[in-house]
Amino acid sequence: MPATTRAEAPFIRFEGVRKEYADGTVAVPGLDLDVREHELLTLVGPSGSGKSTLLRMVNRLVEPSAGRVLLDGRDVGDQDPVQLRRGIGYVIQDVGLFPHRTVAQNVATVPRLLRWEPARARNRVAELLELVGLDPAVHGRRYPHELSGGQRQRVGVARALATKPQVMLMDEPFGAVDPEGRRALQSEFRQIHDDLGTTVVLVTHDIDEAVTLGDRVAVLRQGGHLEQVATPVTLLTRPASAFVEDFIGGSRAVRLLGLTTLRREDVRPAAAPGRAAPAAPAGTVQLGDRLDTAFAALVAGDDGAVPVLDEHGSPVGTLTFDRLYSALRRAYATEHVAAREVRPHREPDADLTGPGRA
Ligand SMILES: Nc1ncnc2c1ncn2[C@@H]1O[C@H](COP(=O)(O)OP(=O)(O)OP(=O)(O)O)[C@@H](O)[C@H]1O
Repeated sequence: MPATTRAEAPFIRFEGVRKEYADGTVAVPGLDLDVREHELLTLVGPSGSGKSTLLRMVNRLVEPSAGRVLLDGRDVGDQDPVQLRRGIGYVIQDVGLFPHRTVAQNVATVPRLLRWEPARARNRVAELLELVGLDPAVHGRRYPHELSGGQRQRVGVARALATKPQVMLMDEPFGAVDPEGRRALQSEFRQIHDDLGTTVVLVTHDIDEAVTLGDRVAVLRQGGHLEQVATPVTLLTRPASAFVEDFIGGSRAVRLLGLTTLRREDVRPAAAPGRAAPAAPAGTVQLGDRLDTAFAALVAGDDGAVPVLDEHGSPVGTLTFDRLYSALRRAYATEHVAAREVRPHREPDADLTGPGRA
């Protein structure tokens, strides 16, 4: 039974953690950061900003020089590292699959160490491979070199999930995958996370990945200084420092389009709402669509206006460039990210989208 079950209670707490390596490099200068239960927190920053160091202090691959890391209220420094790691999923860029073991054997690594019954392990492996979009009968028997890069990453995720860990640590998990495969993996992983409710800390140097995947985003700069911890929209609309603003770059509005969804109030109402859906729904958008999708539909159309349908497919009005602009302004003003407003979790009262500390 976890000691902390309320969403606002931190599941992982970095308390004054500092890491100075043997050669005198200070990777993390003394940092406080909370990760809430069930949330997906992304750690983003330039190369050498201490992201991996911070992550690896959770599973004791790196020991802090000062401060401590609490996991579910317990200092990880007091726990046996091997036991600790068996309860934490860990996914790294090059996956680290065992080359001479099949995919199924790789995924079953920890269950085997835990001496699960073979049938139980087999069932779990099949379930996990399906979860990450691989066919157990086909891919389970293959060796890692017989898979694509994206498929190998999927196996890495499946392996990390094998024992239903409460925590997943992911270090550039999709870094080696081509951009298209990467987007697919990101959205599938986001779905898996929403379904399982696992607490995830994910390291990336890619700000787009950070804001697309994270419930909150922690931005680090050189020397391991924490610049801002905030929801993606707060980060994009109210960067806390010049560094964050610079790191986000010039495409804040474009990124915000991908995080905001179309609402009824954004639409110019139809004269006679509720009539049958148009014959060509391909040229329409729907309430709840992301604004970048709506923008693409507007651009593809001829007249700067597209019909908008409600969730039942009935027309509710029209979207124009003006209206789209208003919706974007709304996002700036109210920080609404509809895609993240309701998230299925094991705890229905969990509010994970509250403002960060920034
Ligand atoms: N074992 C080590 N010994 C000495 N210095 C190290 C060691 N590991 C990391 N560092 C240094 O600590 C700093 C932070 O490194 P870290 O790998 O945590 O950063 P990062 O943000 O994850 O970088 P990247 O995005 O390039 O992986 C860097 O200056 C790095 O050179």
